[in-house]
Amino acid sequence: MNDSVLRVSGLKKSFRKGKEELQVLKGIDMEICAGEVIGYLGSNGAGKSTTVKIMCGLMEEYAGEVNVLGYDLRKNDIEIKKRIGYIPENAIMYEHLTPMEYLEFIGTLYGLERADVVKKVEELLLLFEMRDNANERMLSFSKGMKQKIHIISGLLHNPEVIFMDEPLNGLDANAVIIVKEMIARLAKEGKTIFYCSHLMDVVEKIATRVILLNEGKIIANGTVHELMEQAGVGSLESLFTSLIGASGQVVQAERMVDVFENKEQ
Ligand SMILES: Nc1ncnc2c1ncn2[C@@H]1O[C@H](COP(=O)(O)OP(=O)(O)OP(=O)(O)O)[C@@H](O)[C@H]1O
Repeated sequence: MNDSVLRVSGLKKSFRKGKEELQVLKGIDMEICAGEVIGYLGSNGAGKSTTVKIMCGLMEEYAGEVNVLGYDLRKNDIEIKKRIGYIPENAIMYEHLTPMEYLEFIGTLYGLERADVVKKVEELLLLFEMRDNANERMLSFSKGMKQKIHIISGLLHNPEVIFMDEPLNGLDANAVIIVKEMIARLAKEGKTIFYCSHLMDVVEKIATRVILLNEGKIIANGTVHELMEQAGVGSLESLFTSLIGASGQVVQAERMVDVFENKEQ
């Protein structure tokens, strides 16, 4: 077994909702080793992004223990932040800047040499077919163009552990293939990848292990093959719906169309 890179035990998190407490994570335990590509799956609102934000040191109030690269997150978050990368689902970026200005700024935060950053960014933008946009303000960029900048920004400092929250959001078919291949190559190089998504087919292809979260608890943890065999199903999608107890999606979809069309039940 490789070295443990991420260890989470008894992780709990709740948010205040008016007078009530909304308990989002109800005691998460997991251990992840170097070179693993974890597909972290769950329905909308299951708590995936919350887990990742905590592990990246972006949410400070939580119960339980989080250890990243051998460091206790509560005591050494700066050391951890230097060595991890985070590609968020929705992030605010300084859109008045150009990609080059923005990425130079990110590089400076990580203590990288300016000349190295410029060289790296020029090449990465070229590979992402955005060379001509390098010095345009990002205000006018499409969702996919911004996502490409987020991806470069999260990986610029060559992190050892990479957290990705729906990284393919908004990307076109060509960019999706590039990013999926990139993930496979990064894992081969020994990077650890924690990938949150609803897209089962992508997870099925890239993940070495799947962790399924439902209502703040882990309900499955294993390779795609192991989990499908245990549940006696042929796809990750069927596994997901059977484990979270969802069914009748076709009926739901038909009823929704009826409602849009003002048809009575
Ligand atoms: N800052 C916050 N304040 C209050 N509630 C929050 C906050 N962040 C998340 N939540 C709530 O926590 C729950 C889990 O949210 P989270 O974003 O972690 O889910 P998710 O699994 O990533 O969902 P999705 O797949 O839709 O992105 C949701 O009910 C959400 O409304």
